[in-house]
Amino acid sequence: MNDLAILTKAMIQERKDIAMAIIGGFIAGIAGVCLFAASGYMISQTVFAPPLYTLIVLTSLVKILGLLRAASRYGERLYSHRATFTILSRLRTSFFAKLVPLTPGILGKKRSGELLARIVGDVESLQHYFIRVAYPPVVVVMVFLATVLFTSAFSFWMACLFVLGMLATAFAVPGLVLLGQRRIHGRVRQQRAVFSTEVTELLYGFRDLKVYGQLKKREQQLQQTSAALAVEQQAAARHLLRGQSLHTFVTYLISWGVLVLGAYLIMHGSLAGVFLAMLVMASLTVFEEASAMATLPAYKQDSEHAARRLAETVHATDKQPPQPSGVLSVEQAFAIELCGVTFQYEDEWRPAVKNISLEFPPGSKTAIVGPSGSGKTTIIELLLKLRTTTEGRIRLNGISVEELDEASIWQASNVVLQHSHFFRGTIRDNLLLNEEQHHSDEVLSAMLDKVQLTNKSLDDEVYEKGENLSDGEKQRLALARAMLRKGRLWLLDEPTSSLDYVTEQRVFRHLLTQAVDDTLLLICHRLTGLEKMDRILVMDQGRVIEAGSYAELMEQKGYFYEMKQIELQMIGEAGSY
Ligand SMILES: Nc1ncnc2c1ncn2[C@@H]1O[C@H](COP(=O)(O)OP(=O)(O)OP(=O)(O)O)[C@@H](O)[C@H]1O
Repeated sequence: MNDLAILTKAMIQERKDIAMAIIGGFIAGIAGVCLFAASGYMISQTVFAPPLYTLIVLTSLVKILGLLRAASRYGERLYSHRATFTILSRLRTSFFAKLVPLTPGILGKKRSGELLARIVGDVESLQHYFIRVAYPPVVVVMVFLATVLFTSAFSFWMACLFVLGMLATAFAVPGLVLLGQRRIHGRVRQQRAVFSTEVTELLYGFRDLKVYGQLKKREQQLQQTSAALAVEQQAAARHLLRGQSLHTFVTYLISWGVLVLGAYLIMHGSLAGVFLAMLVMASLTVFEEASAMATLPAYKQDSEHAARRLAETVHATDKQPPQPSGVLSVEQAFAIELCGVTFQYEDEWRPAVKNISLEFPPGSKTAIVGPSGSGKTTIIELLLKLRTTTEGRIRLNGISVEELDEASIWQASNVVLQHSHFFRGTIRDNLLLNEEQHHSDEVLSAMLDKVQLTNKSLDDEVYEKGENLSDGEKQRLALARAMLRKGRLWLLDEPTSSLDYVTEQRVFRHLLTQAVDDTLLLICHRLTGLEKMDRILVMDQGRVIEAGSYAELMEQKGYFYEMKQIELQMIGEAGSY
């Protein structure tokens, strides 16, 4: 699909404003040419001492044309800018709509700074496409043709010279500028993306860089990138200026040509002398109108480059199948079934999850344990349809996840991921992320009590990314957020790993009471309290190597038993200090 298609579509939707802008631009252009031509004619006429009424008519005409030019230019600007900002807002919405379903995949591949540069910078630079690329040539050509028609009434050769001038200023000069532009070829944009990436990484990693003494080095690197960006920007600006200068030079050359040709035609008696100043003034004005064409190639290429990068970012959406319409009901607890599920991350040499077949009956409580990197989180992501199985099938309540609308799965689940995000605002704002469910302050406060967040009130401030919360507080807030939902599937990825044992047990008591009839999957590293689970799965290197109740696994004396012994030993050692 053409990268600019999305832009063209947005422009078609704004066709009324675009038509008004073109009409406004045309009237302003023509009024400008007539204004200066009339001034030229008036000056020439005064030499012949015309009757007073002729001068009055001409002066009034000049004044009216001046007013008309100003009013229509205002109209043109008004409509063109209105169209531009509406197009821009449509583009943003459409880009975000395409981006959101792809977010898990894109965030894994693109650095967040670069993504930010694309979302902000590239969408922003598309605003130039309409205002500087798409419609000015239409206005310029219309004004030129009208002027050529007008000039042809006085002299055929003069009209030919105007056509030649039009070809030179509207096509030849922009073409030359475009040739040079190709060399610059979006280097500014690329350099800006690098700069944006480095700034984001510096901000995100500020603390670690400081602790590891790398801050200075990173700052120097950032300064170098900034300098490189400035160099590219200067080169682009120089190129643009060269284009404008060349355009102005050609414009004056043509006006001199009009003067010389006019003088020649007057000498041969084929043009009345009184019209010469008028034609020269008309040529100066009409070519000034065409000055927008000088910068057109730069903006055109810039917009195309931005559109290509945006299309590339959301490219996968074109291949995405339509969202299935299957919906999960929250009336009953979920039955989960995994049949020969294998999942391999793109560009990874081995699968994260290998040929897993499991069944989780409705209302069951399952813990998944195992060494780091064994594939536990990947299972949760597959259940949430954040990732698609490479092989095998997952069914929720007997329906394959492929047939389910992913939003319905998310709605029916109470999820706590390893790293929850917190937004700048209050504790209340962060609890009420789900707009569909309303909770009174009493309910919210009671929930804070349940998750043992008694030191926080609903109005307490939360900084960006929850910077002012401890890890344990973040986990409890995330749990409270999940517990306020009405889903029947609980997917909890190490939700209490930063809590002390006593707080953890209290929180779990409330959690298990609330989830008593629901299906629950808990990923954890600590093995204490797992006696309450119906089943424990032990994973290693993407496979389930042991499964059974706590008592069964302890009896088996396998991997889980060994893990438990090590944990007991560590608790014992910690207790003896
Ligand atoms: N986005 C990703 N891209 C590529 N590989 C990934 C990605 N996320 C995880 N992996 C790999 O997949 C494997 C399983 O990861 P997963 O996060 O499921 O493990 P885990 O058992 O949950 O680990 P932990 O207990 O440390 O959270 C690991 O080898 C990991 O390196």
